[in-house]
Amino acid sequence: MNYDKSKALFQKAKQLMPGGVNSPVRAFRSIGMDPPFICRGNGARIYDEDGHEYIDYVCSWGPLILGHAYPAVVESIQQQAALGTSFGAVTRLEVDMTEMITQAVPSVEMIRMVNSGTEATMSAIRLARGYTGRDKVIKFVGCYHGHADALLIKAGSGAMTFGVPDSEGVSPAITSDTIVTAYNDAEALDHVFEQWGRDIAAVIFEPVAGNMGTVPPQMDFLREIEYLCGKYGSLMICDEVMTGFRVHYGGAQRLYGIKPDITTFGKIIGGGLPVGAYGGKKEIMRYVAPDGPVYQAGTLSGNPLAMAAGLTTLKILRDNPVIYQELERRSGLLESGIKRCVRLAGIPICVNRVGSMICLFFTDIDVKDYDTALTSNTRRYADYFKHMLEKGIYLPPSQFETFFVSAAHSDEDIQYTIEAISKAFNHL
Ligand SMILES: Cc1ncc(COP(=O)(O)O)c(CN[C@@H](CN)CCC(=O)O)c1O
Repeated sequence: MNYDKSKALFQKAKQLMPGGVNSPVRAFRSIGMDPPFICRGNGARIYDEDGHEYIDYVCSWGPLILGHAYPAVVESIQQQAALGTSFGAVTRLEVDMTEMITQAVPSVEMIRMVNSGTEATMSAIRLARGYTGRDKVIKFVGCYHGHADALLIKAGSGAMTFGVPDSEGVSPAITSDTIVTAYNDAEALDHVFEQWGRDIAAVIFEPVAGNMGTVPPQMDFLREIEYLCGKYGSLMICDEVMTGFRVHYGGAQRLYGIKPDITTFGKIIGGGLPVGAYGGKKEIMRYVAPDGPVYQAGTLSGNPLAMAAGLTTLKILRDNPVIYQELERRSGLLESGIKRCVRLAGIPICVNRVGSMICLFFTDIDVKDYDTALTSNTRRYADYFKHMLEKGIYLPPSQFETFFVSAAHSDEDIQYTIEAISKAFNHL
């Protein structure tokens, strides 16, 4: 396939932006090829500068649950833009948006809009520390909550350990307050609380892990988080940036019957525009300025364009529950088709799915946490990715990401994808 225009653009981009990208995963480093430059999307499809068409399973990393350039969403952005793009003042749109989210997610009684998932989780941690007067936070290995210093931490050596920076530039002072332990390991979490319980401000977790590939939660693990937070007076921060309005209109917390103290949102609630939010019990949220002493602000927070796009998206999801039924049916079709191809090809692959969040791990081990995810053969994933791209299927350019089915993916798209997977497996 000819990528001349993308290659020329990438040469120029690499002189202008670190790695030629504005987010590392877009550089396709783990795939070992230059990325195609995308210029247009429509429904389940995206198109690159060299004229190639792809069925898109990245969906902008989750926001586009309705598909690209959904007419009603585009129209709402156009209408709002004609009225003004940003005022830095209170607007009706923010009232409507926060009302929609609080009605959809009962644990969220009050909410603050911000501009990204990172801002949402960073602010939620600051709020938990301000509310509890404690400093330590627990996160889980393999969970990603954006790039705020306190959360850009991976496990150090040993099962229960203070994290080590996931990046240069994160000071040791920050890492000393972040404790990292294994996802889906209730016993390990118990030990952390036994030692640090009264110092723990919060536990932040992905209710379905989507950033080490897709890893469903084990119920005993979720229950243990809830129990220990209650017992020690720590706050349960459910990071629904990816799962919010994705796996259920009420989020993963509705699917698994948990009631967090704080929930973070992003992606879908902005309908493809920059957005984030954090919310929870009024008693806690009233600690946020200007009501309370925990400061947080943002020039474009609650931006009218993002509110308009997000509101239209959420209204469509709220008023058409059949969308989730269809997402489940088609995602199930894709999962069973993939498993059929795996059996026929005799390739060791673990397929994990929650709703329209799916991942193929090239390993013969059941992937239930970061360590088991790491057994995946990333070279094989890269080969698979390239074969699929050649067949017009655009997947996440990393083994450790989730791919998404949107409401725009038709049964024919799913069938074509399964056939492409079958052919790709024959070349591995
Ligand atoms: C559960 C969860 N919490 C927080 C974030 C950070 O959100 P943003 O700051 O990228 O809007 C994310 C961001 N997800 C990644 C996808 N793996 C964004 C893609 C990227 O970094 O380019 C998330 O999945």
